Amino acid sequence: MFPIRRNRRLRTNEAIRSLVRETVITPNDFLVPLFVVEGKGIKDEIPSMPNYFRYSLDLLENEVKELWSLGLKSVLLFVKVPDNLKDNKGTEALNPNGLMQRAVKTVKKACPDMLVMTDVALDPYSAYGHDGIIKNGQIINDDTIEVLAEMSVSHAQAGANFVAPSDMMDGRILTIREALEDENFINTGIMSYSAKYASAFYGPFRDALDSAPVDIQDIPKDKKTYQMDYSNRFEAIKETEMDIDEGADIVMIKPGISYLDILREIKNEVDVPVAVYQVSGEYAMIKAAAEKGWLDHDQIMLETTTAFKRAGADIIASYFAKDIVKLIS
Ligand SMILES: NCC(=O)CCC(=O)O
Ligand SMILES: [Mg+2]
Repeated sequence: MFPIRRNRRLRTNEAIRSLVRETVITPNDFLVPLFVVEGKGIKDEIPSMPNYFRYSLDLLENEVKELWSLGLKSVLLFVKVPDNLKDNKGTEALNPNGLMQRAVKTVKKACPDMLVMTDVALDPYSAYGHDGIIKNGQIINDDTIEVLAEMSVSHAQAGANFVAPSDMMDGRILTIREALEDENFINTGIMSYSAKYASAFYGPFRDALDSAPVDIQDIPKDKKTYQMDYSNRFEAIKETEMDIDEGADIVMIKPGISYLDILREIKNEVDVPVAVYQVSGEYAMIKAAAEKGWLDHDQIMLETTTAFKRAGADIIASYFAKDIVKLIS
């Protein structure tokens, strides 16, 4: 075929490259994770996540208004729960006036059209830093999902548009869906973390929320009995298909950059939107290398997030969302 077909013709200059570009990221692709704390006037930088902050509710208001003005229309809320409110049953998670419930209302008041998703899992509320109730050193699946269902209803009552169960207990999507239907929250969606791997990339996040598993005898030191083994691929498809059958509206793969194969495979298999989470460790890695001057921060940010979309992500949860949108618009 050469020289009739010279592939480099389509790369000659930026005009032709942009004309034939297959994947373009836009503000519509992003879901912005936000960390919320008690208090007033708090904008607290997370040490292992440079330029990412925990906000008290008063400052959360300004932050979501800014996101909205940048064209970012969806947020995913996480709360840092004071230690004295943590126990083994997620009691505080069900408090109608809890931090999450107030955070949802705060966002909705500041930006009524902002799509609000809430993290549903016990770890921020757990005295042991686990996503489930513990008995005799075991994470008890079926008791845990009952609490997750009540928590989901509580978030829906506060005004959440979507609940996002991130725990990886079996059967929680069906239990949550049924609870929402019973309470007539028929339009409250579920974004399921359907293929969430037991990953070392979550380290900085656990600093942000102080939610790492505690080091106490008889308490599991890691989350490997519920989050997935990173060696597995077929299991991710099984988990995701089951969550869709149970009622998930959106499915999620997590982490992102080390799991692009899983993302593409799931995108090819399923007929619901697929999200990916570029997690805290991915963010921290890029920030650290950029601080040292070893990587170009903005270029890496664009390359990684474009890779997620190219691999099949319809939605990208990323701590870079605001920076990217500023860069591309
Ligand atoms: N449910 C959220 C996480 O487990 C961690 C996210 C992150 O590391 O950014
Ligand atoms: Mg599952």
